[in-house]
Amino acid sequence: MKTNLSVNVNKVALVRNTRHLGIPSVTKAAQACLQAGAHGITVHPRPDERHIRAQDVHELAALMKQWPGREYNIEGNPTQNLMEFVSVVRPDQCTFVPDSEDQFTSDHGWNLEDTATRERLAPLIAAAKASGVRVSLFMDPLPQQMAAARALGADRVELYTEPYAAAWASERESQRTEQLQRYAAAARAALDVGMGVNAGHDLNRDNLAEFLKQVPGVAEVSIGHALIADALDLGYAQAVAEYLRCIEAGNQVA
Ligand SMILES: CC(=O)[C@@H](O)[C@H](O)COP(=O)(O)O
Ligand SMILES: NCC(=O)COP(=O)(O)O
Repeated sequence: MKTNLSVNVNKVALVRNTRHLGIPSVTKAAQACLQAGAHGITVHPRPDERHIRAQDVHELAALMKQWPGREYNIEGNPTQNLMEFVSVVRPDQCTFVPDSEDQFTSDHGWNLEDTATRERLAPLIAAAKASGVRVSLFMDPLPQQMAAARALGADRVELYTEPYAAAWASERESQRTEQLQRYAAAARAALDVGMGVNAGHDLNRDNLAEFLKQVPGVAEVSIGHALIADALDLGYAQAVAEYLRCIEAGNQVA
């Protein structure tokens, strides 16, 4: 499986919003990443517009039209502001994330064991798919919940990878191995019921290749915070090239 890189440009918008000068430009950042070979762009327009604003979402939609074959992924909570963007913009993919409006960052996936959650998500997934938009559910690595995600109509799951990233950073081999086994089991469970597998949150140049070596069938990684931080040092083109090299290393079949 070849893994695609979707660059999340939230943090470019975060810096831009600290002055009324319009720089750094979110669309220029996305253009540079696409020119460097990124397969897609991801945004998470949170309701408080702390970083990505509605205007960014539409300007990036116009940019993506100039890049046929590259994908636009919009993340958010479908019970908040996401569905308006899905129906108007019709991105290639939307990723449903169970964040509250004031949440510091995304830190958990959906709990599909909860009946009310399933009942709330089912029509929203159907509505997005009726608009021709692929639906990915942001999930913890829980193999036992993958069948429920598929039954709701999800096309993919995005595995929330912060626990893996934290284990990697601990440099404790046992923790790294334990987490990788969790994610591999969850990915296999998703693949077994016919869903695609995405992954994201706190992935970086250090932890990415091993994740892709150990976790089967990852179709897309969406990476923002660490890649944009690296781009401050390296520039967008070299940062994207570095992450593409990590993906290539991870996709090597042993
Ligand atoms: C869903 C997820 O893990 C990230 O895509 C999210 O967009 C991060 O949000 P912040 O950039 O606001 O931390
Ligand atoms: N879905 C994950 C994403 O888009 C970016 O997460 P991060 O790399 O900013 O942690």
